[in-house]
Amino acid sequence: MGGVSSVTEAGGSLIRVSEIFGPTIQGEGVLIGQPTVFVRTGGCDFRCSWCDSLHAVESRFRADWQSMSVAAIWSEVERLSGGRPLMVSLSGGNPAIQPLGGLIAHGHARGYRFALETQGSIARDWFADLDVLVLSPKPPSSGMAFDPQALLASVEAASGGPRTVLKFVIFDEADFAFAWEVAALCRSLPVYLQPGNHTPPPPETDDAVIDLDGIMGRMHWLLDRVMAEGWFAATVLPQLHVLLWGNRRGV
Ligand SMILES: C[S@@+](CC[C@H](N)C(=O)[O-])C[C@H]1O[C@@H](n2cnc3c(N)ncnc32)[C@H](O)[C@@H]1O
Ligand SMILES: Nc1nc2[nH]cc(C(=O)O)c2c(=O)[nH]1
Ligand code: SF4
Ligand SMILES: [Mg+2]
Repeated sequence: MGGVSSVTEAGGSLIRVSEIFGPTIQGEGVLIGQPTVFVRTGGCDFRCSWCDSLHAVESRFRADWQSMSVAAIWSEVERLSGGRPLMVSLSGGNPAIQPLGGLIAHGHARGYRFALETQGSIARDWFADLDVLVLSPKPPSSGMAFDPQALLASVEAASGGPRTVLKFVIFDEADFAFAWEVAALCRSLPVYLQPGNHTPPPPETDDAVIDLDGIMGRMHWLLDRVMAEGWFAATVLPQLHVLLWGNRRGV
C-alpha cells in the first residue's frame, strides 16, 4: 500500500509547464528582491490585452510546454537552487489551473517555500498550503471582466494559510479606481500597486526593448495619484526585473 501511495504522491497528476528558471530575484510586489526559482505553468483562462507572458498563455506556444511529474519538476528546481531551500514562485499563465498541491507538499518536506501568482478567477483548496498567495485581479485596461465572487472564493480558500496580498497592474485612472474598489472589498489584505510595463500589443520577441520612459511616466503618475488620495496603506513598486532585464524570458 505504502509503495502505491508514494508513487501516486511523487507522480500524481502531470503539471503543464512552460518554463522553469532561476535563481533570480522576485521582481514584483511583496517578495521583491528575494531570491527565487520560477515554475511557470502553461495555459490561462484570461487573455489580458497587455499580458507580458504570452508564451505561457497562447495555444500557439503549446508545443513549447511540457507535461511534467512532480519528481521531474523537483529535480530541476533542486538543480537550479543547488539543493539550497528557497522561495519557489509559481506563476503562469494561470497556475491555479494546474494540480499543484503535490508539488507544494513535496517541496515543503524539503524545506522550500512557495508563492503563487494568480488573477483570482479559480480557487483551489491547496491555496491554504502556500506560504504566499498573490491575487492580481485584472483592471479595465486588461479587457477582462472582473468576478468579485471568484476573487472572494480564492481569499476564502487561503484563509488560515498563506500570507495573502493583492497586486494591481495600473495603466490609467479607470484601473486606479478599480484597484481602490477591489481593495475595499478585501479590507484586510495588503495592497501592492505596479505600473504596467507596456501598452498593447505586447512585444513579440523575448528581448524586446522596454519603453523605460513610459514605465517611469506611469510610475510617477501612480505615485502622484496614491499621495493625492491619501492611500497610505498601499505599496507602490515598479517591476524590478523589467527595469534590470527588460521583458526577457527566463529572468
Ligand atoms: C504574467 S502574470 C501570471 C500570473 C497570473 N496569470 C496573473 O495574472 O496574476 C504575473 C504577474 O504579471 C503581471 N503582469 C502581466 N502583464 C503585465 C504588464 N504588461 N505590466 C505589468 N505587470 C504585468 C500580472 O498582473 C501578474 O501580477
Ligand atoms: N524576476 C521575475 N519576477 C517576476 N515576478 C512575477 C513574474 C511573472 O512573470 O510572473 C516575474 C518574472 O518573470 N521574473
Ligand atoms: S491572467 Fe496573467 S497570464 Fe493570463 S493573460 Fe492575464 S496577465 Fe497574462
Ligand atoms: Mg513576467
